[in-house]
Amino acid sequence: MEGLVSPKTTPRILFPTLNRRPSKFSIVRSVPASAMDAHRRNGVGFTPIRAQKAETKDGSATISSVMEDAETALKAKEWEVGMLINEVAASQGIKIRRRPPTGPPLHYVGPFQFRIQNEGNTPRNILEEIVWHKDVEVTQLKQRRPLSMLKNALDNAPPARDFIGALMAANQRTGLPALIAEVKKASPSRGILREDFDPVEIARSYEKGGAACLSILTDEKYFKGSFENLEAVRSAGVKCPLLCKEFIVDAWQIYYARTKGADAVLLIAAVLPDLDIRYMTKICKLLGLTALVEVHDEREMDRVLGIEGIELIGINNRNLETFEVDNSNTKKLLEGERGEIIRQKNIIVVGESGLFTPDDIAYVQEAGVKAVLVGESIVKQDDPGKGITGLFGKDISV
Ligand SMILES: O=P(O)(O)OC[C@@H](O)[C@@H](O)c1c[nH]c2ccccc12
Repeated sequence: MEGLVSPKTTPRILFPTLNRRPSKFSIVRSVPASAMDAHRRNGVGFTPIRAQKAETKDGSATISSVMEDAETALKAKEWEVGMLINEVAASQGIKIRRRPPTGPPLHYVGPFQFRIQNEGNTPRNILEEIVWHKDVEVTQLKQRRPLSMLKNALDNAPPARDFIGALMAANQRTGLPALIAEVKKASPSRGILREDFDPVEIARSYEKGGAACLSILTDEKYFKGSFENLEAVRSAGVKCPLLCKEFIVDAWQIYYARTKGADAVLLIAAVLPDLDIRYMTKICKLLGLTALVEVHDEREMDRVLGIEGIELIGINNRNLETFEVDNSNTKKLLEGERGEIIRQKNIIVVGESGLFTPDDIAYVQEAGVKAVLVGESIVKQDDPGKGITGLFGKDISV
């Protein structure tokens, strides 16, 4: 299919083993610094390096060298899996590459220090850039707080609340789509939306204005959000269930979100292959979290409808690759057989992004959504809660 398969980018200087499968992958334990310097000086990025066993003078491997071997092997494996993810994703029509195609992120150590920059490692759009950055960020966070260390925090986290239940109750109470109101300071497409940004104050105002649930952006670099914001809103006693709005590329993030008080997380189908969505949805269930699975086009919708156990689907009117917003996207994806399957499966659909007026709300409601996710149009108002009344054309708090 045109444009769907990631192009085979060939690094200018090849490291032959780098593009092979794990069985053929040479594991390198140590390379003398002088050799590395020589490579840099000569401008050589990759060099075929054979596996070396760290040996003492009498020929036996030391314990620490064995451990380092294991660690390096693990890194190599992680990297290989990353490469495979790109291939699996492309086969499912996913255009977003999860990792730079010609090599692992810079934080990797060992043989990968020889990786050079080349044009294939330039993200093709903003979503890809965010995801690549997230991959590095999560690897670092995870190193500091491995899953085993999150266990206590998980046990002590406030219990997860019923996100879907809150949406259904609000929809039945008002006869309008339930509102997931987004606590959003900025976005790559719109820049800063609100200068005087107090997440707790905004959350309280949304709750007062009739929001059923809240969405808290936690990405720092691109959306100026944070997990502190999520935690602060949760511990301020806001009753609306909370969606952790994050770019999830690793299951670890789901556990982390739960430790910070999330009741739901976002899974983006444009980024995650089916297997990830299946696996992550199961983890969500295990933790009592709701997964909001976001789609943007027919292909993504069809993939997600083929996955068992999906209860909540978001249709994003904004294309995260181009930032184009088109509300008719919601309608298009709910027409015909797809709409039928969604009704049969009792899936709740959320209309996302670019909703500003009562007409916009009526339009997506007519298309079949039971909930909407709104940020910009309400977060910009002096009183965000009153902004909700403007958005719906009536007070939905009563
Ligand atoms: O501010 P808007 O146009 O009302 O959009 C809110 C929300 O839909 C949007 O922030 C969003 C939808 N999906 C995302 C995924 C990542 C980051 C952000 C988003």
